[in-house]
Amino acid sequence: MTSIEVENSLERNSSNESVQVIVRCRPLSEKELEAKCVSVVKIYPTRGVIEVENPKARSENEKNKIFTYDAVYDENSIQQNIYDETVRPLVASVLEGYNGCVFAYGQTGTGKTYTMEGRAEEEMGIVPRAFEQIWAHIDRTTGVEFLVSVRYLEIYMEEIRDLLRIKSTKSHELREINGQGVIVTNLHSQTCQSVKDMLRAMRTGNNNRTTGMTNMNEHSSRSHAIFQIVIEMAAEHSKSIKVGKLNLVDLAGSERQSKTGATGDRLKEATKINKALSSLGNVIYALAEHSAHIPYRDSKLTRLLQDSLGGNSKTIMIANVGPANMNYEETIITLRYAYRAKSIKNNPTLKRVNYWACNRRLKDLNNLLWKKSNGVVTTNIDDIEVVSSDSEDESNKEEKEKKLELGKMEVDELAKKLKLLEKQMVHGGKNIVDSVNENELRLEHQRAEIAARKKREIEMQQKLELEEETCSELKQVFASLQQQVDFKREKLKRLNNKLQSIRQEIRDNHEVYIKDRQEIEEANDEAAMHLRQWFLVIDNFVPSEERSRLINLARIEPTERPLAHNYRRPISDYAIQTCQNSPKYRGENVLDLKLDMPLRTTQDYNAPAICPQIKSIVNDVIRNEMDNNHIVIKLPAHSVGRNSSKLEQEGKYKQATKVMVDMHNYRNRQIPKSAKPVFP
Ligand SMILES: Nc1ncnc2c1ncn2[C@@H]1O[C@H](COP(=O)(O)OP(=O)(O)OP(=O)(O)O)[C@@H](O)[C@H]1O
Repeated sequence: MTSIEVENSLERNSSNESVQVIVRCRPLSEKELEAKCVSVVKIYPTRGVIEVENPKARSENEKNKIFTYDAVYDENSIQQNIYDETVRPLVASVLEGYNGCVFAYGQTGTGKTYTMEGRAEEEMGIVPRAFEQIWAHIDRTTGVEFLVSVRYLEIYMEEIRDLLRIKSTKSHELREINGQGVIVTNLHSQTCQSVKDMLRAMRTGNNNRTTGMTNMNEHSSRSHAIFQIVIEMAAEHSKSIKVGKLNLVDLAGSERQSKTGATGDRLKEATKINKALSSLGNVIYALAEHSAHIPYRDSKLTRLLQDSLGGNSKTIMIANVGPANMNYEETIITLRYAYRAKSIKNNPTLKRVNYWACNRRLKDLNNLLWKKSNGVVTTNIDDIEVVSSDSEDESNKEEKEKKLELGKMEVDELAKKLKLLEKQMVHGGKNIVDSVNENELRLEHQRAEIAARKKREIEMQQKLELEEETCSELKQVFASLQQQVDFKREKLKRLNNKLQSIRQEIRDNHEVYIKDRQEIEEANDEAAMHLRQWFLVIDNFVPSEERSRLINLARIEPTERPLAHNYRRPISDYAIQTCQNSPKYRGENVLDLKLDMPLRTTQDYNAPAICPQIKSIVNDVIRNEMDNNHIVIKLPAHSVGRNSSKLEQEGKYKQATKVMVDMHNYRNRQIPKSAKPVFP
């Protein structure tokens, strides 16, 4: 019953589950205390909240950053609580046949190794506690056979090394196998029968793991380490076995060269570590964003964690942070990664394989061997086929004997393996009657209950906070809405008053308008009457050719002239003045209007007649148009001044005027402002 055989036929039972993210903050280190660093991290364990204060904040907005996770642990948290509250349920799932993964992520020196491996007995980390849980479960489970094996590998400088067979020269490649996910070739699998066996394997691996000293950590892990536990469980009366796989991952820490002071090999390691971690970050990002392409193939680390991130595993990410102000940026980066990982959804799968399928192959081979050794004719079973015939020649016989021999060897080997496996298999329920174990079990149950209750409390607290937030948001919205309503009501009132006054104004205006209209109509009627009178006068006294002009010039005199000595007295200024000098107009209201001569006559339009003298002037002007930006207008002796009267006498006044006008326009248009006309 090897794991390869086991995974040949899978029975799946899956559901969607988010990656669980917890944050752990270690205390200020001695070095940090010496450097007078202060803590900028505040942890609220009951709310699952971590608050980080930006030491370089310029505004209130930048000051505090708050993140919420499934659970948070401060510097006083103890290993036991972290394990019981977060990892214990996951290991319990692995013992039911699920895949599980716990990985520690964070800046160098923040306590990843401390969290995973721990220190002394009471400060044991997650890995040894998981061993204890597994074996405690095996010890009290009756009627089930367990086969527990471990593997331990590290990825150092992008190379996979078997930490349980460090001297092995075999190369380790990554291979994706259908139904098994990504596996590492030639990796030693060590079967364990107790906690001690597992601890031994862990210590062997730890001793072989690459560590180094940096400014940030005396024992800095220079590689990513994966401790894998495979538990195969076969119930007595069940025809299938369950397989649970647990990956416990201690990643190397992200680091800045300026802080670690890494040079030479340390620097090369750091470059590879950071590269792999950034690939991990990209995978987390892509999964969180539900990208179509997840870049698992960018590094060996991400390929090995493929099942744990977005795959068929239950996963816990432990983000380790330091509290010091000098590590503020690194802390925020870790928290952001962790926050993103929260939205990754996995599809944990319960694995069952047909138990009898494992043994049947062995039985078949045994049968085959028996039949062959007894010369019984058989048909095709696996790749060994014997056909009994009288005509077979010697060489054929030899070949078949060889095959038979090989088959025998294979069966022997498998039988040996089976015996070994049977030996390595542990029958559960060894210590079930032990009262100490019973107490332990009870204690474990209680711890699990407390952990579950705490988890529920955090969840409820977070829900409550969320609801409170929404409530206060609603309240705020409501308050602002109320304010808006009040404001608008006021505005409406004001507008209503305004509307009333405007309506009143409109009414008033309408009345005024009607009045005005009536007055205008009356005035209009009166004017029309006067006009008719004037038309009567014009028709009777004004010659028809002057009528239109006179009408324009005529002054309407609506008032009746008073009578004096039977004469009408003049009332216009002109008549009054004129009457004083010329008695013949006295009493008459007649205007002495001089006719204005029109500027043009129709003759001008037809053929503008310009007298020859004027023409020559114009020609002169055009000819002497430009002279160094001056227009020189040379007027001949018979210039306009002298000739205009002459032209006038000749009845050419209008033409002369026109020419002068043209010249004037010409000057206005063409001569620059600075230019001066030069007259001879
Ligand atoms: N919660 C804690 N309580 C007390 N000491 C701690 C805690 N976490 C870490 N430490 C101490 O801090 C030091 C660094 O821890 P650790 O080696 O686990 O860091 P790391 O994250 O694994 O570092 P690297 O990535 O460099 O391997 C160790 O001396 C460890 O004992």
